[in-house]
Amino acid sequence: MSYDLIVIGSGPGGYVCAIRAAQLGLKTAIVEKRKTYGGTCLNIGCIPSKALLHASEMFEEVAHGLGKLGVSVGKPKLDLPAMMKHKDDTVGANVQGVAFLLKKNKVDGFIGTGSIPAAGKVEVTAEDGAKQVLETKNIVIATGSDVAQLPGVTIDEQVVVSSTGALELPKVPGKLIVVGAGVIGLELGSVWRRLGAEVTVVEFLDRILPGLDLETCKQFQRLLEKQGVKFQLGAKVSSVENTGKGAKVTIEPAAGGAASTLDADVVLVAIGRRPYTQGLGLEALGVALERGQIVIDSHFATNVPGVYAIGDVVRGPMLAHKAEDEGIAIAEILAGQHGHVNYEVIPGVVYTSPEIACVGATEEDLKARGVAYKAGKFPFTANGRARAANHTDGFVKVLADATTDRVLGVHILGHGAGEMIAEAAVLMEFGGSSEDLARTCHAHPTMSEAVKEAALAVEKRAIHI
Ligand SMILES: NC(=O)c1ccc[n+]([C@@H]2O[C@H](COP(=O)([O-])OP(=O)(O)OC[C@H]3O[C@@H](n4cnc5c(N)ncnc54)[C@H](O)[C@@H]3O)[C@@H](O)[C@H]2O)c1
Repeated sequence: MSYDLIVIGSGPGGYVCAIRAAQLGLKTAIVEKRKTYGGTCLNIGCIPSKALLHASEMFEEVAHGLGKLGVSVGKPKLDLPAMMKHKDDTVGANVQGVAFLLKKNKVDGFIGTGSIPAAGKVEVTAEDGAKQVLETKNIVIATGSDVAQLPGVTIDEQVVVSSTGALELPKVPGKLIVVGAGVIGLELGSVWRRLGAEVTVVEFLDRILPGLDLETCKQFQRLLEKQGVKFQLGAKVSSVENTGKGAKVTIEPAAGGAASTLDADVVLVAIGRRPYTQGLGLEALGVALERGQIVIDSHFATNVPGVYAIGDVVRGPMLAHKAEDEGIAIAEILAGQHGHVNYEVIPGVVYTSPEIACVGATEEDLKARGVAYKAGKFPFTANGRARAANHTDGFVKVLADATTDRVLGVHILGHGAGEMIAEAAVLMEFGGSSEDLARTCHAHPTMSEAVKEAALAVEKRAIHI
C-alpha cells in the first residue's frame, strides 16, 4: 500500500498535521517512537507540567491565600503520590484522546522509529528490531526537540534532572538549583518552590526570560522573589558535580571573575532545547541542516523533493501551537490548498503565578526596528474583579503603531493572562487598532477589562486610573 503522506513524530505538530491531511482526503500514516502518541508536549512537557503547576498552585493557595478571603482550613498536607497520579491521569487521558482522534480520522499508526532511506520511503524499526518499509508520496518530519545538554554534565534524572526528571521527583528537594531562567526553569522551579523546596535560579544573562518584554519580566522577577525564589543573574553554571546524594554546582560570573559553589539536593538543567533529527538518515538523504535545524522554504519544503518539516526541528519558536499551525498549513498545501502561518501573531505563555502572556512585538523589538509606537498600560490593582479575587499583581501593556494605531504587541502579567491574550491575538490577526480594542465592549466585572483599559491608555484616556 502507498500513502499520500507519512508524518514522522506524533507531537502537536505531527498529529494535528496527520488529522488535517486525513480530513482533506489524503491517505495518511503517522510513525511514533514512543509507546503513546502526543510527543514531548503531552507525555513529558506542556500537559504534565500544567497538571503539577495547577495542583501546586492550589496547595499554595490553601496554605497562604484562603485566610484573607475568610476561609480557614488549617495547614494543608502534601500528598505527592496523589499529585503525581493526577498528573499521570491527565497525561493518560490526553494521549488516549489523540489515539482516538487518529483512529477516528482513519490515520494509520505505526509504533517504531521512523527513518527516511530515500524520498518516498519511510522505514519503521520496532522496539524488537523488526523493520518495515512504507511507500509514500510525501513525508513530513515532525520529530520535535530534545533537552540541550550542559557540556560535561550528565543528566541522571535523579540528582541532575532535565524537565523530564523534574516532573517525576519522588520527594520535594530541600534545595533545588535551576540552571537557566527560561520558561522551563521558572515553571518547574515554581512547582517545587510552592511544594516547599528552596529554589535558586542561576541565569547566564542579566535578565530572566530572554526575548520577552523586559519591563514585564523585571516586575515578574520581583514577584517571584517575593514568593521566595532566589536569582543569581549574570552567572554561568560551568560544572555540576554529582555526589549521588546531591550536587555541587560551580558558578562563574558571566563577566569573568572568581567562581563560587552552591550545594543542592537536585539540579534542574533548563538551558534550552535542540532540534531532534538523529536517526532519520537526513545526512545520507542530503537534507540541508543549519545549526541543527532542518532548512525549509516558506512552504515547509526541504531541499529534497517530497520531504517537508515542521515544528521544533525548523526555525521559529519552539512552541506546540506554532507546530500545530504549521502542521495544518502543510497538510492544506499538500492537499492543493493555500496553507499559511502568520508568524507575527503567535502568542506565548509562561504558566507561572501570575502568568505572563504575550503576542507580537516587545518594546525592545520595536526600538531595535526603529518603529514609532505608543504604549498603554493598565495595572490589575485598578480592576474590580482582580481585587475581588485577590489577584491584583501585574498589568496589561498594549503597544500600537504611533502613526496607524495598529496593535503591534500585547503583554500581560497577571492571573489568567494565558486566557486573556487570546483576544489580543484575534485583534492582531485581523490587523486591529488600539481604538478597535478600546471600543469593544468588555463584560464587567472581568479581568479582561484591563486589556480594554490598556488600549484606552494608548491615547491616555483610560477611565479607571
Ligand atoms: N510555556 C511554554 O510555552 C513553554 C514551557 C516549557 C518549554 N517551552 C519551550 O521549550 C524550550 C526550552 O525551554 P528552556 O526554558 O529550557 O530554554 P530557554 O531557551 O527558554 O531558556 C534557557 C535559559 O538558560 C540560560 N543558560 C544557558 N546556559 C546557561 C548556563 N551554563 N548557566 C546559566 N544559564 C544558562 C539561557 O541564557 C536562557 O535564559 C523553549 O524554546 C521554550 O519556549 C515553552
